[in-house]
Amino acid sequence: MASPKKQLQGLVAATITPMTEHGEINFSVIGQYVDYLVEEQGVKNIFVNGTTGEGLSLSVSERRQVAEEWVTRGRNKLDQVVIHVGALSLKESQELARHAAEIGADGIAVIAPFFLKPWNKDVLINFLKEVAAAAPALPFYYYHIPALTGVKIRAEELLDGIQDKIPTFQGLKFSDTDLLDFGQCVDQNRQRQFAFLFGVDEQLLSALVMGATGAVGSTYNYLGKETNQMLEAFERKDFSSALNHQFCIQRFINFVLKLGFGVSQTKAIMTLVSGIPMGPPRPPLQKASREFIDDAKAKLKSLGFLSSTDLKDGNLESYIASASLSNQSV
Ligand SMILES: CC(=O)N[C@@H]([C@@H](O)[C@H](O)[C@H](O)CO)[C@@H](O)CC(=O)C(=O)O
Repeated sequence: MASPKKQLQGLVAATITPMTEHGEINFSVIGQYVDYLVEEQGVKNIFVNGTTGEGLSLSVSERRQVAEEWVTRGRNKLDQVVIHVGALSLKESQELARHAAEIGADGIAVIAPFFLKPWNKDVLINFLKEVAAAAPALPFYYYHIPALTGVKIRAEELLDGIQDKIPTFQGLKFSDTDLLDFGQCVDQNRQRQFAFLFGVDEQLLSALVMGATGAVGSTYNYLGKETNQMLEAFERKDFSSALNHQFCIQRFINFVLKLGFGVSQTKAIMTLVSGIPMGPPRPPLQKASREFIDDAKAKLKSLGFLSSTDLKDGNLESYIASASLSNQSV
């Protein structure tokens, strides 16, 4: 069985793929982005080419280059780099899995194929097994995100006996709000050393109670520090403080969700908070609107997530200048 250096735990930032205003990948800022996550947010694990990273909107060649850049820039700085290699084509997924192994990634993750869909657990496991076998030395994570894939097979069912089929199986990235399913994944696999990574940032505290060993999410790019404070409070059993942190994070997420929140908005918020230009999303997504950015900025400030001195308006102005202003969110 593949064994990672240590179990993947704590916060894992679902990285954004920075792009130029012309829609090409902006590799030049990835080194700076690594330093920002480690030094400013205290986040030392990353999940590359996932939902937030627009992995499914990139070509295979781009995905390979992005993965390589993160691994190279993260060397001796990050603890673990997990590459999402899911694709509709098994061949492409296997190619990406092999590539992740070649470049020295710490693990791979795969979503369920979402066009011609697996119709039951065995069919899904069979697909995952074929991908995992292309990187037999790499820990394998199943990325459960039914709202986006439309594949509703319960994770609890999938995990039942999975290591017999996929010996490298190392854990689950659970991006769903069904805490019964999540809790049962943990409960039924207590004797195994799986990583249970929760993916709904606004509900993380509840998942910690259920036994989550870590979390993968978009907001850890810019709310990593606050979320780490919640993890620390939970660890020292200061549940009242942990709850206060979760509620504060919820206030922000609740606010942006109501405005329309997705990858485009994440790119805008990260540009604002970090000062690193994330650029536009790739079509069909469109840039966040100026109105969204102004409202999000005011909210971040009022919640104490952003001081006036932190504001990186220079970058934001260039972000906005080229925006085809749209309220669309995905
Ligand atoms: C649907 C979605 O994008 N969910 C995010 C969350 O971090 C989400 O942005 C957050 O909980 C706010 O709702 C992550 O689960 C996605 C993720 O980890 C990824 O980019 O692969």
